[in-house]
Amino acid sequence: MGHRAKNKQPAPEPLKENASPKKLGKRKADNVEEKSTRPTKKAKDQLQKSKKAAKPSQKKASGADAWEDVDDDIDMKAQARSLFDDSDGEDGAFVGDLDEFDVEGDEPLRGPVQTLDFDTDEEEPEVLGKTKKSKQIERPSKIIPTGSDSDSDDSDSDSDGPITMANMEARSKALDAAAAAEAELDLEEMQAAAFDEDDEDFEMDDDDEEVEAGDVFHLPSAEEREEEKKNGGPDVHAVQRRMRQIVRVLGKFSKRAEKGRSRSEHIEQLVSDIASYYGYNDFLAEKLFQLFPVAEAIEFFEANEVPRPVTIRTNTLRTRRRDLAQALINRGVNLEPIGKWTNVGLQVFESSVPIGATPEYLAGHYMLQAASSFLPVIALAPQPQERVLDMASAPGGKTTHIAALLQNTGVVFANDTNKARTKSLSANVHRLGCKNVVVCSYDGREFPKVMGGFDRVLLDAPCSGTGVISKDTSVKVNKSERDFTLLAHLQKQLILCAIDSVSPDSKTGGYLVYSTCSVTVDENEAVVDYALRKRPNVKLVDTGLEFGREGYTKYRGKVFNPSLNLTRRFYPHVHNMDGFYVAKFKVEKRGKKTQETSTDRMDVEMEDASGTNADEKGEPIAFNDEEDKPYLEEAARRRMKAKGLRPPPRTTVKTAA
Ligand SMILES: C[S@@+](CC[C@H](N)C(=O)[O-])C[C@H]1O[C@@H](n2cnc3c(N)ncnc32)[C@H](O)[C@@H]1O
Repeated sequence: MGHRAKNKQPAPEPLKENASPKKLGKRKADNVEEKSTRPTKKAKDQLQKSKKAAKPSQKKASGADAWEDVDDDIDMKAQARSLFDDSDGEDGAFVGDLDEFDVEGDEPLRGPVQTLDFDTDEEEPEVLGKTKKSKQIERPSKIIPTGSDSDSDDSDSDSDGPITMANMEARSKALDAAAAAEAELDLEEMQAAAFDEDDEDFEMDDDDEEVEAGDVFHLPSAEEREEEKKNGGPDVHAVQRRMRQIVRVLGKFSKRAEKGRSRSEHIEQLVSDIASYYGYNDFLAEKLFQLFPVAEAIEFFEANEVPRPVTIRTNTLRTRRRDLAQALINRGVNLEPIGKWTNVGLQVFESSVPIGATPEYLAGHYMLQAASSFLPVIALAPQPQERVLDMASAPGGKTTHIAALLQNTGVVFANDTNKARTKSLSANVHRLGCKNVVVCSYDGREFPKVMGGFDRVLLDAPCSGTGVISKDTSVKVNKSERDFTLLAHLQKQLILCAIDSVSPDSKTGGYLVYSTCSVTVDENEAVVDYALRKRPNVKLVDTGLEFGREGYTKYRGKVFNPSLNLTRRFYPHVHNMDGFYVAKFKVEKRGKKTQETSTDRMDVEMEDASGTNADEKGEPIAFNDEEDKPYLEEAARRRMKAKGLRPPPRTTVKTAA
């Protein structure tokens, strides 16, 4: 475990009244004797922006989406019976205005994709080094509470008193202010810790003065690193300092680097320090590091140390958002709408009751669900009366959202290969009152043989979970190159089956949404690009999500279909959401020509779970070109191993995509 990770506090407790979430920066300060210095000027600029960043405490989940799981042992009927005993009763005589919760369309969505709205006024934050962090930095409004309304009357913000509609706004603002102040402190510490010396460092970008010989950062040689290792590795301060110094050197390499040392040597040291500081295995640290410019990579790793906001999705089959908000406020829950981009989401700041066990929760009025999980369903935009397949659906956060958008009409086939997980899926389906859901348990690769002709398909694919590291830190150490290879292979198989399950004749739909809670290119753009190449009858279309970064069209020497820019990436450090990826396809009829083209390439079997061939519409689905060889070989080796045979040595080099 890395230095940074070692200092991490234990899993946050369930939300408690007035429980102020302890900040990582403070943990670091508490645990480590650090020189406290003022942040750099650019860091200060970021502090201004960070006033918008609140970090409510969050119940720790054991897995990427485990917080959507329910306790299967709960006696739902008994719970439901006692449900309204004290909720929504007369004592809920609210004075105040719930208009904020009563956005137009609080009813189940109909019609076209929702229009997303976000703060366009938001300045682009700058990287800690020289250049702008991103051309596409943007945050959905309100997912991060703003401190901008500080002109309000805070007199009602006494956090000891009961929350009423009258004082809710003031208290919410007071909390925002407190959170913003804490976030400011936190960011200050974070910046100070990681980049804690020389305010001038990041101000020197345009300064052409030669660096004094004595100031040149000395990159340890291989021998020195060996020696360092023998002595148990450098301490946390030294690692922090070195990371900061390397980021600075890389910002202006020709001026600042030690003579005779290469850029790649510096990067190698930085990645190694990141791995030890944040507690990643070297392979994953490098893989994630490569996704971003140097300074932004540090922000990504830092964001993974901080829990994301607790958010819930109103179940419009059972209630309206304003009514839910009212009921929860009555119970001492401090919340506000997530933002204009969703009319069903609420962000929970504080609660005097466990948010996963309120009567409203048990009655299915809401789902505890990460904000990022709303996105693929918004992109899918299911329409009433449609037939929808949710190919990998447990524990059902997205299934139940789809069911609600269908207004309990049509049908959702909620499939998951893992039978055990379908228990919590079924429990959620029942709890949320979804009457149009059929739960089934097939390997997704058996579709469309099992059933096809869907108006829309969601493939929320099994993935590495590199977008949800703040929830499941085990990802930091338990993912190897082999895992990524195998996952990408499975995702490629699943996406073709998902495409083939969509009816191109659908009058209202004909869409597939592919999503993952991972940020790696192998699991996202490479899979989507593969699908475009294998299925000439599909094309990418706009997701309808108006925030999120564009997907890569080129990455480390790989060139993808230019339409990959229509796909969307979401990041913890940019959007204060779990890392996520969303792509939307339109499936069209196969022309004679395209049929030939695709069948030409499909003369080899595709394994399904049982090792038999998938054969849809008489066409064998296959992987037979060069890029599939390693996968096929890997699969053959696995089969042999499963039979107790020793596989021959590999003949192909493993690739990650
Ligand atoms: C990211 S989770 C899905 C989360 C779910 N969509 C939700 O919103 O609650 C991926 C799911 O894929 C399932 N899975 C893994 N391999 C599969 C396969 N071959 N076919 C179908 N489902 C699979 C896993 O059991 C897991 O539940």
